[in-house]
Order: sequence, then structure tokens, then C-alpha cells
Amino acid sequence: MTAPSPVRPAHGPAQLVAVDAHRRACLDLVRPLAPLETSLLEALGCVLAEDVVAPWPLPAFDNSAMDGYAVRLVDVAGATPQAPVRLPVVADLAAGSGEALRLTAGTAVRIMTGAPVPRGTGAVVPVEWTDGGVVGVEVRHAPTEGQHVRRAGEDVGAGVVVVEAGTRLEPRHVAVLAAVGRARVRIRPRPRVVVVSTGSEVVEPGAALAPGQLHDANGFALTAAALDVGAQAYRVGVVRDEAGELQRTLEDQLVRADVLVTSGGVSAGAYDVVREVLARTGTVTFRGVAMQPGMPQGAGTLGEGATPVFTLPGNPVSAFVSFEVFVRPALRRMLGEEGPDPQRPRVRAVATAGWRSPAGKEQYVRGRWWREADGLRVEPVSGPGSHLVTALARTTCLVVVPPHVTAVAAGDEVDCVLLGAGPA
Ligand SMILES: Nc1nc2c(c(=O)[nH]1)N[C@H]1C(S)=C(S)[C@@H](COP(=O)(O)OP(=O)(O)OC[C@H]3O[C@@H](n4cnc5c(N)ncnc54)[C@H](O)[C@@H]3O)O[C@H]1N2
Ligand code: MOO
Repeated sequence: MTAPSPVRPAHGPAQLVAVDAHRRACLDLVRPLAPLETSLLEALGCVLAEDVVAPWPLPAFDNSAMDGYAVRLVDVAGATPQAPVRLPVVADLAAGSGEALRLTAGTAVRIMTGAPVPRGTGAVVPVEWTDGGVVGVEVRHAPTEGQHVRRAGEDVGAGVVVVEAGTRLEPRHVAVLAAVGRARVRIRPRPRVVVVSTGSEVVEPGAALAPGQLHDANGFALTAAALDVGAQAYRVGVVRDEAGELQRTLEDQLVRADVLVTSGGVSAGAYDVVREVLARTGTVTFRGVAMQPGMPQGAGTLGEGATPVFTLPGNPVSAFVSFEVFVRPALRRMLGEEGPDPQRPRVRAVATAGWRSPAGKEQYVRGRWWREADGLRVEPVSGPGSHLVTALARTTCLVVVPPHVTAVAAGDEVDCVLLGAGPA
């Protein structure tokens, strides 16, 4: 154990900074990562850093939409079930056929879906309208001009942008990128996030607990939250409250980190080593933020590469909420995402129960929301204690209570940030 830390927090109520100010400070520490080229499946979930254009028309050639027979319209104009037209079948075209055929008068070509239609084709007669003949075919219905022929370029023309720079790639975008022939695309890479839990009392899940110990909820929660936002995340095992050990761990991790996230050790305790170690470097600022939970926060950089560091408080609910409010926006920025977070819609809902909120602090209350005929409802699922971790499992939104509001009453409309889960 190290000697008690000489560093003391400087956050009486008067010195608390606003949530927005600290979020801006966190955002200022990060930049979108430099684009690189990657394969399509690696690119899934990343933000595209180029406009992708169709290099040629799609479809690239006129082709059949049906298994059937390519015909000239004049040859089958009068065909009916009662008076079918017989045509010799002079060729057979499977999908992938590169044969350059011309349809001659009075003949049919058997053709499969996706095969290029012979020049001179007026329409494709589906096999169901015929006797299915191979040498000759009996056509029982007259098609209309162009029926069942898919024209070159009817999907998109050459040179048209099919997926715009700035798009976060979902499976539907990957379909389009592959369809226009791209094997690789330029994207913003996923930030590599290293998560370090601190606390001599914190042990690995699965390990038996000695008196005074508890399991590492934060390391897993924060790593999972980083993965969820689209980062590449590594969880480092728990570091004891020992300054040398923490300093070595952080320095060792710098080689693989675009961002470091720590939990614990930032408040006023005698063994708050995160604060002790990083305050020394002079590049990490510790301050109290006017919020509940999540008051003690630190942000800055570490090492020669000025790697951003976010130090979150140790109480599990504080760590979780701090990630949502400060780290998630920063990671989105590194990923190249701009604007409101589509996975975190902000909605108004009517509270079905009341609670108190501390004056001068933005309160984040764990809530459960649902829809009723006349709008959304929300109820708190926990008291404010930031150690009350299990209520997170029932939390589908965070209710944001502004600093000047000291009580929410049943029936009040409140702001809710939805956590991606549907209504409970
Ligand atoms: N005298 C004061 N005490 C405290 C203050 C304060 O201003 N003055 N602030 C309180 C608030 S608010 C918070 S939040 C916490 C933040 O404390 P730390 O970041 O220093 O965190 P620890 O002391 O290391 O731990 C707090 C709490 O959380 C548990 N913990 C820590 N790590 C984990 C983990 N990985 N998984 C699960 N639980 C964890 C730890 O055992 C403690 O119970 O400080 C208050 N105190
Ligand atoms: O800031 Mo602490 O998170 O209120 O428990």
C-alpha cells in the first residue's frame, strides 16, 4: 500500500463545473482517427471516409428477370392458351454466360434468371407461360415490350455516389459496396480503448470473495460499453491501489491505446491512486462535475503521443453514467461520427412517480420507459445511490434532471436518453 495521497480534491460545491463544459473538454482531447483502407467486413460498423461511386452501371448488362425464353415481340404477338405459338429453341443461356447472341426472327432462346439477354430480345416469356420445351417451345401468352428484362443501368448509372462519406456502415451498406465491386474501402478505424479498473478490494468475477472484496463490475461494463459504441476495446485486469503498479500499467498500455479509460481512485480517499499518479503528470485535470452520479472526473492526456485519458469514478453506476455522458461522445468523435447519437434518442416522457434531485447538479436517474396511447411514460428503477448496481439491468433510459430542478413530481414531463433498448 502506498502512503496516503498528498493530492486533495478541489471541488467544493462552488467549484463544480457544468456537465457540458466537461463534455466539451473531453471532446477537445480527441480527433477523428486518420482514415485507412480495409476489407468490407472489417469495415462494418465503421464510418466511411470516402464517397463510394458505382464505377459502371448496375445492372452492367441487360439480363433476364425470369427463367424462360427470350423472344421477339412480333413472333409471339398473338399467343394465347388456345392458339399457342411454336418457336424453335436455338440456344440455351445460363446465368454467367458471356455469349454474345443475336435473336433471329422466328426463334427463341432458353434463358435463366440473370443471364444476359440476346440482342434483339423484345421480352422474356416465363417458363410457366410455355410447355418448357428444350428443342422447341410452345408460347401460350404474349408478353409486353421489355417484360421480364432488367435493363443495364436501371439500378444506378456509372459515376453515381452509392454510399456517402460519413455513413456508418451497416450490413445494408456492405451489400451495396460489394455489389459495385469494392473489395476494400476507406474508413475511420475503430479507436483502441484500454480499460483499467483500480482498487485493491476489486477482484475478477469468478474469484471467491475475501472479506471486504467485490467483483470488477466496472472493467467489464466499460469495456462492453466501448465495444457497443464501435470501438476496439481491451480490458486490463484490476490494478491494486499502488501508485507504481498503476503507473507501470498505464505506461505499458500506451502502445496499444488510442484512449485510456480508468475507473476508481479519483475522489478524496487516502489511496486514490489514479488521481495521485496522473495529477503528477500535469496533463490530466481532475475536477468535480455538477452531476449526480459521476461527480469526480478527470480528463487529459498521457505519454509522448498525448493519448487521451478519461478517469471515471469507481462507484459502478457513476462509472456507467460517466461513460455515457463523456466517453461515448468522445469515442463517437474518434470514429468520425457527427451530430446526435442515433443510438441514444432523447425524448420527453411523463414521470409516473416523483423523486428529489440535488440543487445545482444535473441528475441522471435510471429509468424504465414505455409507450402509452398519448405518449411516453417513465418510472425510476432505483434510488440515487451510485453503488446500487443491479438496477442497471432494469434501466432502459437515463432521465436527465436539470441542475435548477430539485424535485420531480408524478405527472411532470422529463427528458430521457434512451439506451438503445426498446420499451420495457
Ligand atoms: N470524502 C469524499 N468521499 C467521496 C467523495 C467525495 O467527494 N469526498 N466522492 C464520492 C463519490 S460521489 C464517488 S462517485 C466516489 C468516487 O470514488 P473513486 O473514484 O475514488 O472510487 P473508489 O473510491 O475507488 O471506489 C468507489 C466505490 O466503488 C467501488 N468500486 C471501485 N471500483 C470498482 C469496480 N471496478 N467494480 C465495482 N465496484 C468498484 C469501490 O469498492 C467503492 O465502493 O467517491 C465517493 N467518496
Ligand atoms: O459522483 Mo458519485 O457518482 O455521486 O457516487
